[in-house]
Formats: sequence, structure tokens, C-alpha cells
Amino acid sequence: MPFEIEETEIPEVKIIKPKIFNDNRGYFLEFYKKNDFNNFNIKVKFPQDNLSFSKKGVIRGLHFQKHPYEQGKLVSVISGKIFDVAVDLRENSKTFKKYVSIELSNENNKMFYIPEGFAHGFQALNDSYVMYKTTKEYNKDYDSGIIFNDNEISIKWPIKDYIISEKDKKLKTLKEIFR
Ligand SMILES: Cc1cn([C@H]2C[C@H](O)[C@@H](COP(=O)(O)OP(=O)(O)O[C@H]3O[C@H](C)C(=O)[C@H](O)[C@H]3O)O2)c(=O)[nH]c1=O
Repeated sequence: MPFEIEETEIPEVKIIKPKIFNDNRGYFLEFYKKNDFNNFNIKVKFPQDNLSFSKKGVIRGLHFQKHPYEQGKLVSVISGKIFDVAVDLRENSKTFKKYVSIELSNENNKMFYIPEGFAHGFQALNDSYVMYKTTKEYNKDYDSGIIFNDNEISIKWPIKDYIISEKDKKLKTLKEIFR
């Protein structure tokens, strides 16, 4: 089985460790294999792959797509290191408004599986290339998000001297979204 799975404090959010096949040339790993993920009860399709490059200190997020275009994500770091965050936005969940975070890097080759119903964001701990698969296609009309420093979630972003987009500066708080 070329993947190992680790639980997090939010049961549906998983850490996935692909098997690394090292040899004298370098290494090989599988990012995703339908049957193996089905064995982990992750039975989703990924119609879109994304790649973003972020300079050290950049925070992207906290983003989500509104119903019916919610996106699950399988996040990996091709090069660099990020502090990756998933926030539970499922109002009927015991962990509503709670978050889990993980360091993903091309050293640990870990992946983060974030199901639909969560907001996603990350901070680049050095210049980083992040590749992630999504369970639905991007729909700009349903693109939404929560301000990164919402004190109801209170994420401890590692780098204080952050860079964020003008768009992300204007994102609402959880309270404003879930009145
Ligand atoms: C997400 C996305 C964006 N775009 C276009 C829209 C903008 O013209 C440009 C940059 O978009 P944005 O500033 O929303 O990119 P990020 O800040 O990296 O957004 C992502 O950041 C967090 C971490 C996520 O998990 C989401 O996938 C996504 O919200 O790419 C597309 O054409 N397709 C897409 O799927």
C-alpha cells in the first residue's frame, strides 16, 4: 500500500504520506491513486489541479467556495515549506470553527486532505510551490473566504511579517458570514 494515513483532531481531515521509492537517481512517489484512496474511504474525484507559487511570508486564504461548489482539496508542496490550515465551516459539526494545521514540505512529502465544508489557507515558510487537487472546478462567482486573522478562529500564523492580497485584506469574519 503506497500511502499511509494519519488522523488529525478533526476526523475528516487527514494527513497522507505517500511511499517514497528512493534509488540512485532520486525518488518516485504517487500523489494520488483512486483505489488506494477508496480504501481510506476518500471516495472523491479531482476534476482540477492547481499550482501556486508563494514568496516567504505570503498568506493565501482562508478561502472556500459556497454551496453547491464546495471544494475538497488534496494539498502537497513540490518545493519549499508551508504552514497549511483547514478550518471547519460545517455548522452542524462538533468541531465547527475549529482548525487543524500542519507543516507540509518537499522534505516531509506529506499531503493534507481537506474535505468539502472547510476553509483552506496557508502561509509560505519559505518560497514555495504548492500543488493541490480540488473536488470541484473553480467558480469565481462562488469564491468566498474568511479574514486570515479572525480572532474567533485565532490561527497562530508563524511569520509575523506576512504578505496578503488586496482581496484577502477585505475578507469578512466568521461572525459576519455565519450571522
Ligand atoms: C483559485 C483559482 C484562481 N484563479 C484565478 C483568479 C485570479 O485571477 C487568480 C488568483 O486567484 P486567487 O487570488 O483567488 O488565488 P489564491 O489566493 O491562491 O486562492 C486560492 O487560495 C487557497 C489557498 C485555496 O485553497 C483556493 O484554491 C484558492 O482560493 O487566479 C483561477 O483561474 N482558478 C482557480 O482555481
